[in-house]
Amino acid sequence: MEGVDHLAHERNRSQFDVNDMKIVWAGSREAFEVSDRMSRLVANDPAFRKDNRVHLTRKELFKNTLRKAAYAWKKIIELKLSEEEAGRLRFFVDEPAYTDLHWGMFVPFLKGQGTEEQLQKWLPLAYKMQIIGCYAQTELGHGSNVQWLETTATFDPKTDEFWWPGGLGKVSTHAVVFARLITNGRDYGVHGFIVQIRSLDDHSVLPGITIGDIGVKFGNGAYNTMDNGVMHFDHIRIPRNQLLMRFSQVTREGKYVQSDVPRQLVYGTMVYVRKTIVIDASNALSRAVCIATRYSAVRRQFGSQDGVETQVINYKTQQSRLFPLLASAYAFRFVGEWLQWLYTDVTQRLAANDFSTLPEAHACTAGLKSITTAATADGIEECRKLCGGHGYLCSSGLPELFAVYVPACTYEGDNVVLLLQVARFLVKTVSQLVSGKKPVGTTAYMGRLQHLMESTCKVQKAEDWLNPSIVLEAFEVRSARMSVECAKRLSQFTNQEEGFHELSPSLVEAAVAHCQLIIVAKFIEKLQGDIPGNGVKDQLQKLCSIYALFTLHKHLGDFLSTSTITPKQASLADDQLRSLYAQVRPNAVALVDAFNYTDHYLGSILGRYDGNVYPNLYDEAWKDPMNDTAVPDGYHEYIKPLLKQQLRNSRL
Ligand SMILES: CCCCCCCCCC/C=C\CCCCCC(=O)SCCNC(=O)CCNC(=O)[C@H](O)C(C)(C)COP(=O)(O)OP(=O)(O)OC[C@H]1O[C@@H](n2cnc3c(N)ncnc32)[C@H](O)[C@@H]1OP(=O)(O)O
Ligand SMILES: Cc1cc2nc3c(=O)[nH]c(=O)nc-3n(C[C@H](O)[C@H](O)[C@H](O)COP(=O)(O)OP(=O)(O)OC[C@H]3O[C@@H](n4cnc5c(N)ncnc54)[C@H](O)[C@@H]3O)c2cc1C
Repeated sequence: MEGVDHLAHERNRSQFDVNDMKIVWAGSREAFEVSDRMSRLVANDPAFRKDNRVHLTRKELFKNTLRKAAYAWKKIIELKLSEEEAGRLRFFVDEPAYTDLHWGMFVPFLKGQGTEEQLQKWLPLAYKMQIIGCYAQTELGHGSNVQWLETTATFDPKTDEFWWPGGLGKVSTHAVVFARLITNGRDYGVHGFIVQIRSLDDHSVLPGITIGDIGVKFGNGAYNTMDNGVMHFDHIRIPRNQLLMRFSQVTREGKYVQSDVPRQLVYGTMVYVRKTIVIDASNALSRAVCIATRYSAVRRQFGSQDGVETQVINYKTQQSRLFPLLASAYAFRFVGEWLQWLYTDVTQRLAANDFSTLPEAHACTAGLKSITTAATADGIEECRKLCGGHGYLCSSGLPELFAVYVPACTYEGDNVVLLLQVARFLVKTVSQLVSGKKPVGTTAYMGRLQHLMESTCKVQKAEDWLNPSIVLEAFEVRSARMSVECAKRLSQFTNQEEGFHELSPSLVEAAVAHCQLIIVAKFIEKLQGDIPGNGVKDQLQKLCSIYALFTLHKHLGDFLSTSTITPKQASLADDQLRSLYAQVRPNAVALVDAFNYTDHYLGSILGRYDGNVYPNLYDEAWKDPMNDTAVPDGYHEYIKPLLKQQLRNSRL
């Protein structure tokens, strides 16, 4: 059986060109080629082996990560890889490491906040990894509330503790440290500073600084490859020019000079990383869905006809749990692509002193980070359940994926805290309508408020739910009505902050509705463009409808309570959804093949490309150190006496 493609039949029955879909998924032919090359490079190099991770102790695990990161860097230099190729190589190594923070936050922070002079000094060092940086913002007592950070940077500093920064615990030589800047007795709020924390000669921690790892985190292996750290400063002195001074400066005399830019630009790295996290959500979800889909096509239970049991993927309940996740993976991919565009656009505008789209960029990155990570974390867990008992084995790849992924709901901004930011943005948009301010970008639909408040859904038969403009309008109506309702209720409070606090659960729901509208709108927009490839667009249209109608089904309470649709129309949406699941069924395996994941990256016996699950599960079990001996260590101390005692008792 070894080597047989158990999924060949599934692949033969698909109705589209999987190679063309691979290009759409990757974003372009060039992006596909880079990804494909890097994933194979990693998969074929035994130095990047990862199937032994679960058996390592924390210290072995961490050292192994250091080895891989150093080896990856050697490869990057030897092969003269471009920045894009290096990023993809690190991605496929698939092991959280200090390099994520160095390249993902420290370098972007320098680029975003440094003056020309500071860039010339620090960037070459960081690019050559002659210094290793982390991002130290969260304190023991404050994470979400950045404004209230207690660390101060003054001529007379006091002591403080950081908590969580990745790469800090054992590796980084430098940190971007966030502290409230105090000069001439005045507090100018939070700013970013570069602080050297370890010696570049022997890696010892510099005087006045105490650093350690914060301890074991959730899950076996998983994010424990990362040295999240605690750091304590005691009267540390740094040169004045290590305040990143692109947007505000402190002169030699201690005078604070603020450029004519919004102070929120100091939060720019968070916007950048949140955007990246949205794209990463589609990676993590697609990976789980790939495993669950292939395994669901291999696994058979009940319903024996001609002596062959039914593939579990043919059960309607399995489809109704799995296919919305498949559709969500594609939806998050495309909204991530759009967010990348939005981010590039806002960056270009900022360079030209146009700050008008900054609130929109903040709201979109915060909101989409929040709902895509929440759905992905839940989705990975659902995929584990979809794989039955075998899904609970580490060799399924799913427990580790869940444990690595789930902190995405917390890091880079707790999801609820971020949704409240979106809610503030929405309430502000609604209140500005009264003064005639025209909403733009993702809130442009609010400009048609009167129509949205009065319109009725046109659906009369199930197929009407395939009409993109009907679907889009339903999402707009639901979102607009929820925001307006919140704004109305808020206006009844004399104290707005108190009202916001009281109504925050409803405000979060309104924010979710707005973000789901963005995802649906961007999927529809993507399909309006040119999508080459035999049958590719047709499949994507089905997935788009599944994403929208499943979301409608899941949040039916919103759609009914806002009178956006009637119960009859809800039932027609369910009919349409069932029909779409049946249409996607023959294409399911090919749709996950389009992610182009190697078996190495998937790290799952259940998700193997060839579907040859059982012999490999069986072989894997025997590799476990527990099976080194038939009689376990501990038998003589703990089992034998017990058995002997029971024997004695039974003779009495
Ligand atoms: C690093 C990896 C990269 C690769 C990622 C992809 C791979 C995935 C694997 C990742 C692996 C590891 C990643 C782990 C990294 C984790 C790192 C961290 O977690 S770093 C710490 C991050 N911390 C946070 O995110 C803190 C969350 N809190 C905040 O962001 C803010 O404080 C807040 C948004 C909650 C603001 O609170 P508030 O006090 O209400 O706001 P302010 O008064 O400060 O501001 C009000 C005003 O400003 C606007 N605003 C707020 N934030 C922004 C912003 N970022 N940009 C623009 N504008 C902003 C806000 O809307 C208000 O506007 P008004 O007009 O005044 O209403
Ligand atoms: C794996 C991991 C890696 C990390 N890496 C880094 C790093 O490299 N650098 C760094 O600086 N930080 C890092 N962090 C810290 C992370 O950014 C913070 O944990 C995160 O911003 C949440 O802040 P908090 O822990 O203070 O949560 P809290 O704010 O204490 O949240 C606790 C609860 O309170 C709720 N809550 C808080 N405020 C409000 C509010 N206003 N309204 C309603 N509910 C509220 C939240 O929803 C949540 O349920 C990391 C965290 C993790 C888990």
